[in-house]
Amino acid sequence: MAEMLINQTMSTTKRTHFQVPSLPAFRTVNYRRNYVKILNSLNGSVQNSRKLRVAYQGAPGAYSEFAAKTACPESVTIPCRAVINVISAIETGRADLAILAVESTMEGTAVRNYDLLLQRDLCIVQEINLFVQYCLLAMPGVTKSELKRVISHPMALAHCGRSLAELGLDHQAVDDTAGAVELLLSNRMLDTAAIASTRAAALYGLDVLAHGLQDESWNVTRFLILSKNNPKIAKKRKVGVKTSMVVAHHSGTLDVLLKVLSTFSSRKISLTKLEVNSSSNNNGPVKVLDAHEGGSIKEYPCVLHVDFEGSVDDQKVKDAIAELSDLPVYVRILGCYSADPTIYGLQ
Ligand SMILES: O=C(O)C(=O)Cc1ccccc1
Repeated sequence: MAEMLINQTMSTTKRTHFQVPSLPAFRTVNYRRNYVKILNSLNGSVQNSRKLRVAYQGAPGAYSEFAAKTACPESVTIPCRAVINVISAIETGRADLAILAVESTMEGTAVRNYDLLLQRDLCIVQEINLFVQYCLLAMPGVTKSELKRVISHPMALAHCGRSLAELGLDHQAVDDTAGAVELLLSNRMLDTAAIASTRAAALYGLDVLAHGLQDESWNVTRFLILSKNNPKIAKKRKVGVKTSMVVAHHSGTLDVLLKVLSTFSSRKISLTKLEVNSSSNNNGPVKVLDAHEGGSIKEYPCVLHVDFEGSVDDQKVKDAIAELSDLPVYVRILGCYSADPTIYGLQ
């Protein structure tokens, strides 16, 4: 099914007329089931409103909003200006869930978003992968030759570096792709284009001047859906479950790395992500909230991000975590959730 969805999306790349993608029911069946589970598990906090509120970064029409709507098909989405506002929406109870883009095939991990996840008492309840294609949008009637600059989310600009160089346009980062479109419209900017989706173009009534702007045709972004509570949704399932954890330590990264590999491989637990995040990468110690010690923030020179197949309720996973805990490391489980093998397309 995943392959079919991708092929469908890839084969439409060169077409000049696009349909705004809706959310076909068959793609959201599993999400609907998960949505109900999340809803039930958060029952206390959801109370009267039976729809979950999902905070995302960006204006309506942002890729994150599409990801939120796909993963939580009956939810109400709450636009937030910056990622920090997304986090505070969930912490203050203005939202039940938050969605964050955490990595892309073209750029790797969005370290700052991951760092925020480590610093807060939040739990991953779902992942969703979105096949992202970018378009060049401009005010109605504007032609490419009239353009001087392009504005968009920093990740979108990074993903389209070669196309932008070919177009010979300056570029400027703004908060999000749909926000860029809003900016064009509200200021009637006739010399500026935005990089965003066809969905944003349709929503705001802009022209699409080019499709498939990303430098690589294979461009998938992974989003995580976060909750303030730990809803124990996926733990009991035996298949299709993934766990994310962080292993923070003060020294001996290589030893910790080897230990993680041997601990998991000896139990035939497949890793889906293994990444070192060290102070030398981001100019400072990595801050991790220590849930054991009254929620204090501790600083570590290095953390390992480890995602693996399986649930924290599996005996072999419990054994692996116990074995790792013998090391002088701090292990925190970030979430145990349904893995998403499907890649959803959005142009
Ligand atoms: O700016 C947006 O639309 C977002 O949702 C953030 C983003 C940007 C580029 C790819 C995926 C998500």
